[in-house]
Amino acid sequence: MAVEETEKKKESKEDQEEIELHRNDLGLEHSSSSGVLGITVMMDSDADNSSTYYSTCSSCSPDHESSSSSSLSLSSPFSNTQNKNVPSSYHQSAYHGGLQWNKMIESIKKKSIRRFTVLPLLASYELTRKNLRRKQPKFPFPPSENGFLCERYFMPKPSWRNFTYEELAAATDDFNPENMIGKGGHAEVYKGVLPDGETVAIKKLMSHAKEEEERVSDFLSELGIIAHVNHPNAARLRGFSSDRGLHFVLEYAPHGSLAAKLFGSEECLEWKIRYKVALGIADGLSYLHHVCPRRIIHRDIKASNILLSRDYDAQISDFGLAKWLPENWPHHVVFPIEGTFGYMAPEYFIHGIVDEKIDVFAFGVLLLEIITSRRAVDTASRQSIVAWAKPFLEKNSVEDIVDPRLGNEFDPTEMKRVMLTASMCIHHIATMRPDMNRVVQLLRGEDGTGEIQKKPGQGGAVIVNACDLQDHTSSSYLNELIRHRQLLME
Ligand SMILES: Nc1ncnc2c1ncn2[C@@H]1O[C@H](COP(=O)(O)OP(=O)(O)OP(=O)(O)O)[C@@H](O)[C@H]1O
Repeated sequence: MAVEETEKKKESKEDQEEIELHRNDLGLEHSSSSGVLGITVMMDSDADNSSTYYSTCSSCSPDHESSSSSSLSLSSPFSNTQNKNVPSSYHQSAYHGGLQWNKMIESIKKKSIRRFTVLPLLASYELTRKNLRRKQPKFPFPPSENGFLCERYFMPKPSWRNFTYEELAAATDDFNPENMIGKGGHAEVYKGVLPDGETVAIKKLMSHAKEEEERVSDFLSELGIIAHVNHPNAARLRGFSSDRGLHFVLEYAPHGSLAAKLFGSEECLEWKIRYKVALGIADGLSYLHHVCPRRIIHRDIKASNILLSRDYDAQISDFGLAKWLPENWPHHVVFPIEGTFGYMAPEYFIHGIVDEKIDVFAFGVLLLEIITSRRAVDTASRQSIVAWAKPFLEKNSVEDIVDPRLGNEFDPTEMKRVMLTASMCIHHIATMRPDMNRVVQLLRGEDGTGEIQKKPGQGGAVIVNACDLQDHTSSSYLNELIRHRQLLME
């Protein structure tokens, strides 16, 4: 009996440990500490991660359990002891902020229970603390001052700032409408300049968009994900603020969104840039799917969520719908289905199935937009680009599909690679779509098996080894698409 009780206590201690682990994974600390979720606030000088990327998640940091500054296990930004470096205006607003933060904490606590239904709580041995310890590599070197070696990659210390409302208002001239550079369904985005001269984009979540609790939870969830992402083809976070509203402070993308360049500009985006952007997005997605220790499914890959840096490097942004997927889960089923019509894979909009292949499908749609400068869904005809492009892809008819403004100003080999990759990515059967590693190879022409082959005696026509294009037309996919569109319009 005594043994049984000891065993039970041991089990419940282990369960508790696992719950704690999940809380940590979600960026939650024990509620008895002064802050449930906070971010280690460092001044910019604390870390220089400008030349490093490919960070991985906190769970693979060798010091995961002991070092708060190395990971997302976090202390309260409202704790004075923690943040000696923060400006005085920060402390002035700490009282209000503290109240707000408490509300946020209450909300996230509730949400954390809901979130746990997304992760296989207590069910996944893969995710147990013990197992993680076992999986952690032994490092020959001690962690460096500015970060940690993590498996293959270097993980920089996080360098986000927790901004006060006053700082954001000063940067944006009181959120002057003239500084508004974008508006989505959930947020307004303002251009701002920080006191050190850095230009940033401040994303202000709109209060009317959702119930407060849901907004706060979404904000924390997005923060948790974006904080783990560190790649040249993903938007970079500079900081956040929960003072009088919820804000993300992001690196500014001077060329705006890909959508604006493709659809909103008189100027024709040259092919060289289009191809570079396509490769960049593929690299970024391949990182999210295959390099991050937790697979990240973005769920909202679309032209307006691709930002363009000064050098036209693509940056995947808006992780508002992104989801972690545990290693041993083939997929995850969600409800409600959120995303953007025209980019949603059939298995997602019909069954709510989420895995990497829904991003692959959306990427295929995006490639079609890059080739054609047509929108995923044509507003006038309400026709989907997938349905429109399929016959041309089957005939491999470049001249019918390519943006007429490009004329002959494109590299035909690159164009055919992009067309082939697009046709494979939009396959209606998820398993027939390539994964993002393969997509990268296909786009770069490094993959022999899927390479374009000329049929003898067929001039420019091509056959595709890895994908049966018949499926595109004969499938019920188009019917489903039409049915889905009708449902949306009802
Ligand atoms: N870092 C940035 N630099 C420059 N412009 C940006 C930046 N972030 C966002 N934008 C602009 O603001 C627009 C809206 O941003 P975002 O997509 O993040 O908002 P949202 O409300 O989450 O959108 P959605 O309706 O897709 O949910 C983008 O399409 C882009 O034009």
